[in-house]
Amino acid sequence: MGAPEQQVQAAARAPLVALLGNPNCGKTALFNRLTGARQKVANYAGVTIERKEGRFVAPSGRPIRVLDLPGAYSLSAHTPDEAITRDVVAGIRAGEQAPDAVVCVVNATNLQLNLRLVLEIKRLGLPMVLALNMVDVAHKRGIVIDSARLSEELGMPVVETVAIHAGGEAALLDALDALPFDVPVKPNSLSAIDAVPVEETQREVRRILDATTSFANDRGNLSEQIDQVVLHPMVGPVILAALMFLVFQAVFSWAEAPMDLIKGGVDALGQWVGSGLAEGPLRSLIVEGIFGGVGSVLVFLPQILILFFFILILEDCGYLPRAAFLLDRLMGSVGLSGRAFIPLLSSFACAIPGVMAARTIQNPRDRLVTIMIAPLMTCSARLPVYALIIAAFIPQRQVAGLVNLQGLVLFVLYMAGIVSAMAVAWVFKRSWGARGQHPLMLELPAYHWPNLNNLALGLWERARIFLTRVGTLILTLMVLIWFLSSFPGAPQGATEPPIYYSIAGMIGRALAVIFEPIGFGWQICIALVPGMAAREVAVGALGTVYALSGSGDDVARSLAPVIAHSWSMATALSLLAWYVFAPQCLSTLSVVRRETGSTRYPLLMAGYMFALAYTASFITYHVARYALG
Ligand SMILES: Nc1nc2c(ncn2[C@@H]2O[C@H](COP(=O)(O)OP(=O)(O)OP(=O)(O)O)[C@@H](O)[C@H]2O)c(=O)[nH]1
Ligand SMILES: [Mg+2]
Repeated sequence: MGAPEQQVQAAARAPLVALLGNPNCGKTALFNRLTGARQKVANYAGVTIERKEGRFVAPSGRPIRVLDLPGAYSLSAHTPDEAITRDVVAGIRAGEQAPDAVVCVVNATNLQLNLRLVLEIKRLGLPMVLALNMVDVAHKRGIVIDSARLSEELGMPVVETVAIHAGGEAALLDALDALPFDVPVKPNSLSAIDAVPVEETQREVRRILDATTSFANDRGNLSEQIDQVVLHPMVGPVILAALMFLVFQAVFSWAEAPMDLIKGGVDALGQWVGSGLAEGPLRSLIVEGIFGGVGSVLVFLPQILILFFFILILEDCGYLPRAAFLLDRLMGSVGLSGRAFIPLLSSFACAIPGVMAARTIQNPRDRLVTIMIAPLMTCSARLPVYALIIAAFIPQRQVAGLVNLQGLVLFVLYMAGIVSAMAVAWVFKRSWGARGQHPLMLELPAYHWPNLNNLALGLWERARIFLTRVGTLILTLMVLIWFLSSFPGAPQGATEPPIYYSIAGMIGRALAVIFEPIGFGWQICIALVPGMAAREVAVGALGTVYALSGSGDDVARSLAPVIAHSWSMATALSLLAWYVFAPQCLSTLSVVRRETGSTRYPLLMAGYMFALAYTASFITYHVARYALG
């Protein structure tokens, strides 16, 4: 047998260990530490919503497979993500073997809440290890846990871990090595868990706590003191609004220098490559198609990273659930639960993780409404489109001495998405039959300083996603667009630029019949079609279209002045309105189909969003024309 085959066989035999615990206790941080993976870690409940498998080699040399699972408060699964966890541990998920052992991860500063799940899982009868995670925080707060006694009480090994420090998993590795994996065990059925009444479990938790933990010097909880201000009914919302506002200001004010740098680099490279090529189709493909198109998307990297810099910090320090708490009443007024906040916030990155994060919502109807409005949140693919039009039409100046006007317009666009999402939620709730409000049950994690490593990894991850998209999907589409825009060439005696007679030109002119009433000429229509595959492509497509429409090389350099020159303000505003609402993203629709298990909802979504987009653009265009003369 060859070595690789041996490895495959050994891997198949490797025991499977599941990481289980309450939300936000550090399971994923521990998983990353054990396996070297880079799964998302953040300071709020419900970050992990799918099972993830990894592997590592224990100190004894034995390979072990490990599963990271969504957090759960109890195995009686109230939400779709908790159900995944329950089914995986009980071995009843299709195509999945039951784990050979369980590592119960608990937050050492909150055993009172965490131990209930530990006692429940114990009834499954699987070999277990308890990982007392976050002991660093517990020590700081003066919480003393007698782990030997705890181990005795629970009847399982107890180890201390600090998942965010290198080496913080050492004790767990040793404990896993000592587990008797050779003895096969069959887990008890889930009914074993419900055999004991909840009250009895709670009493047992109390008893164990009294016997094992004490507070040496409780210095008062700093998080609670911060919350007195942050969650204050008057001050809280002001802080939230100020934070959001700051973010959009920064997106424009900080990005200028790095954007100029990238733009300069792309231009110089394009010129250098172009000067080495003879005039002809190849040169046109490279200069207009690739540098003009892909380059115009690439310059938005700094703005995307600045936006994520803030989102990642807010996620990691523990502010997000507070914002959900502050907005619960507002969201309740349109029939959404505060739980919808985090899925909706995730949609600012991309609607797809947002739609998936709706799994953490218990009520099926609330979950569906949240999914339906998630694509109205401004995803990062819209940012280049917004930024391009804003840069072209909105002057770069200060309002009232300190507010950047371009940042202000961007803020308004984001708000337009949010406000209309709330309105749509209200309509859906009404028409699907409004039900009583569910109280918001949300754990407020302790604040901590954002972890710089996490932040750097998160930013790198975002940059990687963006660059991969630019290098693959967007590049391919740009080449395709260039091709469709260049052939067939102009006929004899043509009066328009050649692109007008090309295949793309014909498609654009046909579509213009529909879009003329909202102010879009054929050039914009050409850009809308590939924009369905990836919104940012619209920017690149405009780059190519105008580069090919122009007479000289100068247009390929900079898109913003060209559109500022060719479009009216009314057209620009109308296109912005279109991008706030239009369902310009096929992958979102397909994920909605998967998550709802029905084609009805993606169709409904596409339908209502198109209708909204057309109406909004129509009104914007005509009002702007009237108002601006
Ligand atoms: N101080 C400290 N922080 C930790 C430790 N382990 C995790 N954290 C932090 O706790 C937060 C939650 O960590 P995650 O790994 O995302 O928690 P999780 O259990 O996977 O959460 P869900 O996926 O939402 O169930 C993050 O902000 C981590 O940086 C630890 O041992 N000490
Ligand atoms: Mg997790």
